[in-house]
Amino acid sequence: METSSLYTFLPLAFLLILLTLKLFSSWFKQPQNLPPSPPSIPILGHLHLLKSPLHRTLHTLSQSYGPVFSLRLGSRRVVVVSSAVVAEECFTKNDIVLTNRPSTVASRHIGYDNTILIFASYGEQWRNLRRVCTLEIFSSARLNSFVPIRRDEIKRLLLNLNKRASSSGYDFTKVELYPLFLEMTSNIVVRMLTGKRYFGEDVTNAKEAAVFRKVMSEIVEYAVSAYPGDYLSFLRLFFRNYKKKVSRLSKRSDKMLQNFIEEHRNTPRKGGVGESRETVLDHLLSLQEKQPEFYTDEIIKGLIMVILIAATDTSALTMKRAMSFLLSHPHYLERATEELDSVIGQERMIDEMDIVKLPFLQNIVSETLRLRPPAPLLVPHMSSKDCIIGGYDVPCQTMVFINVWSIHRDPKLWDDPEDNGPCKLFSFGLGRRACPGVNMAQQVINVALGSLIQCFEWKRIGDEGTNMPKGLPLEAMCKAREIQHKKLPLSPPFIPILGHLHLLKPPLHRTLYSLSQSYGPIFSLRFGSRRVVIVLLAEVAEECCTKNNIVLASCPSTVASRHIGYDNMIVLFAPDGKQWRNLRRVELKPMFLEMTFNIVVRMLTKKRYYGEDVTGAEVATEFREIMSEIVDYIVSAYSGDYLSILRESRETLLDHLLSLQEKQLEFYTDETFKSLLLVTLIAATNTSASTMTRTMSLLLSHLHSLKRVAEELDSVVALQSLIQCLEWKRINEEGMNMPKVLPLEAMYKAQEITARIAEH
Ligand code: HEM
Repeated sequence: METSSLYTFLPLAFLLILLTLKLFSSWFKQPQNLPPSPPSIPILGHLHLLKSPLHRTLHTLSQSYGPVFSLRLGSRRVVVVSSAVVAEECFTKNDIVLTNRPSTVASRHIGYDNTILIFASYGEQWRNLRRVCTLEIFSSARLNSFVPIRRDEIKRLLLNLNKRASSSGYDFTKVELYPLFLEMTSNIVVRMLTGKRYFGEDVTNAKEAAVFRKVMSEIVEYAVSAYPGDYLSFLRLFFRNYKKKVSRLSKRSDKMLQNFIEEHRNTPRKGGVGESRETVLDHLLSLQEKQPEFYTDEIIKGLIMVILIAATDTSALTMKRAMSFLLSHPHYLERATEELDSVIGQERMIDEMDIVKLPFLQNIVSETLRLRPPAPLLVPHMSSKDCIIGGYDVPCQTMVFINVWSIHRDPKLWDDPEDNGPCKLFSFGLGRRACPGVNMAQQVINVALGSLIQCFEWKRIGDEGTNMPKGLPLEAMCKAREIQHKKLPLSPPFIPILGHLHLLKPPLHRTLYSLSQSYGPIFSLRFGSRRVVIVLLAEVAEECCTKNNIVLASCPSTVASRHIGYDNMIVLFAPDGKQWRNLRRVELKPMFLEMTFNIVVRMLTKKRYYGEDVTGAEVATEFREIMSEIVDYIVSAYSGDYLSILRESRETLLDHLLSLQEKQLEFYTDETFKSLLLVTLIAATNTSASTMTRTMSLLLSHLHSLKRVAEELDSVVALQSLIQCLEWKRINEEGMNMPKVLPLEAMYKAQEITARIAEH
């Protein structure tokens, strides 16, 4: 062998030995307990098996290979999880290990080299971004500050639909819904971030808006679509244009985002340095002034970009699918309309605060997110070291797909996987990487969907099959709903603002009785802003306490009830609900039967505060004063409860009520006990005492009845009552009845029987 050929051969032989050793060592290091896998072909692995939609293909494979199986997509190893239990394990035991994201050509170019929240791997950068998102963008205070934007965009959607309906003579009109939904969700997000409207009519700047829309739609497309070069690097040779295109796109989007920053930076601000400003971008720029080393322009652009990518399509798609579901199930649409009509009515629009009171509407949204989640495989996770998933070894750098679509249809979790169920939903992900925009998404979707149902009648185009075809654009027929005028009870003529307040003269029950002579036994009044219905028919009163018992169980809230009644938490004022039912359970029912203040006060406090022999003269006097004032306020109507404009002028009344409340705190420290005591005193003492006064007045005016009661008592019961022990007559003899408002004075003389009481 020549020396020159020896020099060529030796290094090659050495390289060959090294490669063989590396291959062997990696072969020996392969974990033996990998998840099951379908047969693969060289180089491609299982790429040839993947058909669209991917979640369905993976679901079919899970039927043969189990709830945890693995695939090779070119050079990348993937584990697919289709079981709720194993998915939970991923987000609890393995949460940190699986917090990374796989890197792709698109994520590197669009996502500032994977430094933006949605693409960043687990580490300090991601943790800081997540903290900024939670505290500075998605905190309830910040989200609440954007309520007007959400309301305005939903209103614009409704007006847009109404305009279309009006152009066809207010009959059913054909509309394509998804573009309208996307316009609404995109405008909400862009206005919240930058204050601009870029979609639909009335855009901020038509040219700028067109550029923005084009760039954003391309970014979303690149962010969600798969590029073969990410799985087989040699394929990049055949898809060279892809990298160039995505690189140019990233430059355009960076320029656009930088323009936003410059524009906001150069706009004179209302507040001084560091003061809170209106949009998310303004807020981030104010943080930049305080912490320029963290809040760089790149970080700010990345945060804006992430929200633009994550927030718009997901919500619009959910709305489209919810409407498609309702159009295919008209009986659900009917039930949702009934719920909205009964809870909110047609006189005002649904608002975010109403969502909790609309369980059926919420169920429709949950069911849509369950059966058709917008991210059916979540956003791919990636293992940062070797771990165990569902009992199988999963090596470091494995991509993990959670097949939410498959989990949400597991017949072991839902009796009927195509129907409603109470199990946990994975649509927003779980654990550290779960969607931080979940609250905002739920608010927008529920209110927008509720508004569409509240304001329009809907029907599908044609009636083929029970479900709308999945991939086609969602077209529907809609028509503005007519306001159903309710059959209200008759009402006297009223004057603006006051309503019927000017008609009310004391005693109220007599005034109402006189009005009933003209307007019937059920009539309605307006006390300023409040509607009142008056019932004078026994059977209707009974209907109120039986058929309508629950509906009418709440008491109206008044300024006095809120202040004296611990913000309406005491049993007398609490609205029907858990609090009221709990209080009612411990209601001091026997006490209501007692006839005097002393009986009640002694039962509750062991103290006597009325009459002679009081427990402590000074305290007793104070107590009596407080109670009499409180009862006065409770039973007297306060005009501020009916006309809020009058509330200001009664400022001193509120102060006075509050000072009374403070005084009362000296007596009892435990809040619940205080509230129960208060309600007992109010309800038991005055009502009982005034009933007794009225009964005695009646008996004194009808002496024959008094005599009959005395006879009955003598014959039936032991000696305990006023009538049995004393002989009674009225002071004067004019007229049949005692004047109503005078104090009840009477003449009495002890019968001889009094002597026997002493013995008794
Ligand atoms: C129906 C609407 C939505 C759905 C179904 C949804 C779902 C998801 C899912 C599945 C993820 C990935 C979770 C994971 O990796 O395990 C995610 C991430 C994210 N979502 Fe949402 N989302 C919605 C709306 C929103 C909205 C309105 C915003 C913002 C306003 C938002 C912001 C984000 C962000 C920033 C991330 C990335 C979090 C991270 O990687 O750390 N999403 N979302």
